[in-house]
This record gives sequence, structure tokens and C-alpha cells, in this order.
Amino acid sequence: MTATHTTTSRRPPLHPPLPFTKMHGLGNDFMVLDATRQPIALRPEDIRAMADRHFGVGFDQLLVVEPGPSADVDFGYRIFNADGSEVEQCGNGARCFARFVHDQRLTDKRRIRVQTCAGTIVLHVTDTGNVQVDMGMPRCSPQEIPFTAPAPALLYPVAVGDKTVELAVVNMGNPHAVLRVADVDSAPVATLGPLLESHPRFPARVNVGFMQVLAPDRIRLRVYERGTGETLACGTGACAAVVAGQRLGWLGRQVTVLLPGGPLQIDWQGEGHNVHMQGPATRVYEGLWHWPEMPPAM
Ligand SMILES: N[C@H](CCC[C@H](N)C(=O)O)C(=O)O
Repeated sequence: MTATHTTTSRRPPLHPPLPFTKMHGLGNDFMVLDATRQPIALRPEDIRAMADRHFGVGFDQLLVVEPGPSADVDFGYRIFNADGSEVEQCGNGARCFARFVHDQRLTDKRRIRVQTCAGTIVLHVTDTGNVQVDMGMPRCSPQEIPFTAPAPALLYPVAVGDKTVELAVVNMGNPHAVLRVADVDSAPVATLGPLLESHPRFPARVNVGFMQVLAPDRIRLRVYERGTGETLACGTGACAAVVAGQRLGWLGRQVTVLLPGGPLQIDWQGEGHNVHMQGPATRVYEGLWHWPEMPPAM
């Protein structure tokens, strides 16, 4: 009896390999795609596959560089979390964005205006290689977060799990909840983070910052990020923590934010002013994303 083998060959991938650059801002890591010459259409399931740290490239966020949508901005900037959700802002990503467009010779400007789906931010590439970002105006009223609350307040009691926590809320283009803790090392990031991220009072979900105040000009911060989980650094989270801390009288105008991945300098002159952030942007490697082969035709 001869065995009969029926082999159904896998079909070639639908798309050609996709060049990318792997970067990070204080360990908050990114896959960066250049869509300035041709559009790149990605489905959430494609992004989740790319984000997988075993079967894919692995990243906290995917950054897509696009042509400026109007004459007064230099580039478009789209941001996707590892879960495939598109979001409004990414502070560490903005610094890597500036480094990327310079390295790729897409611009030689030192002052770069970038449009995200939440508005325009301005990036400044310094001589030291650090990048300064004007992160725009913080917004703190509940409806601007969005957050369900009977009235505006500096701190809100929120029932979560079997406890009630006090949190501040800030929108930096994206939504943030900020809790003050005695010690970030023992903060319940892994348990409280996901419960608050998807809490019903945050209809668009939320990034959750755990802040330990060391001095009016120095804090430690850990962030459980919406759509990604805890990251080594969160730029918009650092901005939100300084805004919340200043409004509550705990912090001054220039604050060093010590994140697990390293320090960020945040400067906020108070109500009516934009928040400014300064920090590094690091290129790690260039790569090619090979699309999964198509399963055999049924
Ligand atoms: N997870 C965030 C986006 C990335 C923000 C963070 N990586 C930063 O540096 O600001 C959100 O869903 O709003």
C-alpha cells in the first residue's frame, strides 16, 4: 500500500515585506513605519501580530509617519497601541518621531510641526540629540477626559475592586488618571492598573499613573498604559502627573520625572500654558516585517 501525500502549498503573502525602524524613548518601545511615500493600511489584527513579543517584532506602540495633511504642518503622526487601538498622542513616540524623520532625511528642520488625531504638537531637535516637545495644553474637566463625574474637582473618589481610590484626571490629547502613592515600588500597578484602565467611568478607557512625590521638583512614576499594560516610560503620563501634582499644590513648575526606564524633564507654567517635555530618543535597529503566509486555499 503506497501512502499518498497531498501537499497543499501555503500561498505567498499578500503584501511585500515592510521596512521598519525599532526605536525607544526610555524603554517605551516602538516600531516606526514610513508612510510618507505610499500609504500603509493596517488592520488591528495586523498590528497585534506585529506587536507580539514572540511571534512578531514586539513593541508598546506602532508609529506611522505620514505626509503633512496641510501646508502648515510638516508630517502626520498616527499612533497604535499593541492591542491595535489607534490613539491620540504618544509623548515618547513624538521624540522618536523627530529622530526618525531626521535619520531618514525626510526633513532637515530642527522645529517640526506634527499633526496627530488630537491636534498639532511641535518638536525641537536639540544639539545634544535630546528632543523637546511642546505637548500642548492639558485639559482637566471631566467631559474633556472623558470621565464620568457629577462636577469638576481636583481629586475624585472612585470605587474600584473592593476599595475606593482618590485620583486626578488629565487629558494630554489622551486620557490619564493619576494616583498618589507612598512608594511606586509597592504600588498595586498590576492589579489596580487594569481595573482602572477599563473602569466604566472612563468610557474611552484610560492610562493610569502611580506617582510618588519625592520633592516639589522630583517624582517617581509608573504607568499602566491603556491598550498596552505597564511600560518602562510614558511621556504623556509624565506630563499628566506633573499637571495633576501642580494643581494639587504638591509640585512646582519644573519637575524631573523618574520613570523605570529613566528621567524626563517636564515643565508646566500653570493654567493656560502648554506642557513641555524633554528627553532622549534611541534608534535600535532597522528591520523588514514579513507578512504571514496565507493559509492553504480551502
Ligand atoms: N497608551 C497610550 C498611548 C501611548 C502613550 C505613551 N507611550 C507616551 O509616551 O505618551 C494611550 O492609549 O493613550
